[in-house]
Amino acid sequence: MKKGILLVNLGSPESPEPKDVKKYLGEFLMDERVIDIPYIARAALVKGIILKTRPKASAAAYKKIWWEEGSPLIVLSERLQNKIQKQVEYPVALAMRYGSMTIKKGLQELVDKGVEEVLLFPLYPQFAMATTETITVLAEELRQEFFPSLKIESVPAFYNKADYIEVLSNSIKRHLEGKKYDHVLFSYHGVPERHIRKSDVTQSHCKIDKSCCVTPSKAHEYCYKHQCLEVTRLVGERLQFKKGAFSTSFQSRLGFDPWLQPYTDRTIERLGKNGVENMAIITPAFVSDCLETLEEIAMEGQEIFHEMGGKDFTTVPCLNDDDEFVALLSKWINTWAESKITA
Ligand SMILES: C=CC1=C(C)c2cc3[nH]c(cc4nc(cc5[nH]c(cc1n2)c(C)c5CCC(=O)O)C(CCC(=O)O)=C4C)c(C)c3C=C
Ligand SMILES: [Fe+2]
Ligand SMILES: [Fe+2]
Repeated sequence: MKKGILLVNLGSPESPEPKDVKKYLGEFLMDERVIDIPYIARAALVKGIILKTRPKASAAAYKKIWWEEGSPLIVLSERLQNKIQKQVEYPVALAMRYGSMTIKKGLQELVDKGVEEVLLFPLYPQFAMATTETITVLAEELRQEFFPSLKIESVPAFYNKADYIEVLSNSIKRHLEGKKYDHVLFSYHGVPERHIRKSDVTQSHCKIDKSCCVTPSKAHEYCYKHQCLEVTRLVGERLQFKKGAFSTSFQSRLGFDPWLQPYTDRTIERLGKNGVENMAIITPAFVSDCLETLEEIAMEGQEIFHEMGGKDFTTVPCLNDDDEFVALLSKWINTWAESKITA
């Protein structure tokens, strides 16, 4: 069977203009796995409230980070795809969950090349209902409707794979060399606490308290919070960060429901207030730099830190198209393809 790979990232608006941002946010936030409330309430909230004000503010933020070639998230994902393609003999396509580079087009591109078996690769190290799950569910729906004879297999969350932690740690080490920092903050995209409970396969483990995520459980295969805390722990251990000199926080909350805590903005504020002079920040929930890293962290986060009297604020780039990361993903892809040949 001819094999192919479909890398999938989140997506970005077509341009940083309010009308394109509105279209993108409309599609994104109407996803029932992103804003997980009944359709009528979701439509009232998204179309009646959020889309009336947010597109203008978000467009202004996108304008600050937009590149000549387009959205950083898309450009960086394309660079990753192109580099992987050089190390893999199977066709590697790229799609976005939202926007014009659809998963349907990505699957079609592979099918047009004769592909019969696809490795679906969500570009997220940790599982979340709003990221990995929405991709795999949509891909299966598309397969059933449009590509019934296609075989699709998905790459699960890879947050604790030893070779991923090694590559991530090496990149962090390289970027921190020669930098001043008294504290390293691992900031992950947040999700509403409700999402964690919904993804709990045991229906009883996740209490979003201080202990559940460090108490072994089957639930952790799908617990975003556990998976984020594990990345921090494993990288901290590997880089021998001192206890108390590194921590985890969650960014980008939206709305009034409780999201995973502590919140990144308040953590940066507290670190500054408590006398941390120099800090570094790492964003391991994102494979590619994007609005949330380049604007919310590198610009807004830095401003908060400086307002609190902080000095050096070092942001470590995402893995993007880092050579070791490219080699790692290519190795995983080749291993998958070879296992199919010998199976
Ligand atoms: C209920 C709302 C949201 C959930 C849940 C959510 C989860 C989630 N998102 C990412 C990754 C990214 N999110 C990005 C932007 C973004 N996210 C939300 C809302 C939720 N995300 C909004 C409204 C936006 C748009 C920007 C804004 O208006 O603030 C991006 C950046 C995209 C880009 O074009 O650069 C990424 C990447 C993860 C990993 C995640 C759950 C774990
Ligand atoms: Fe998001
Ligand atoms: Fe947990």
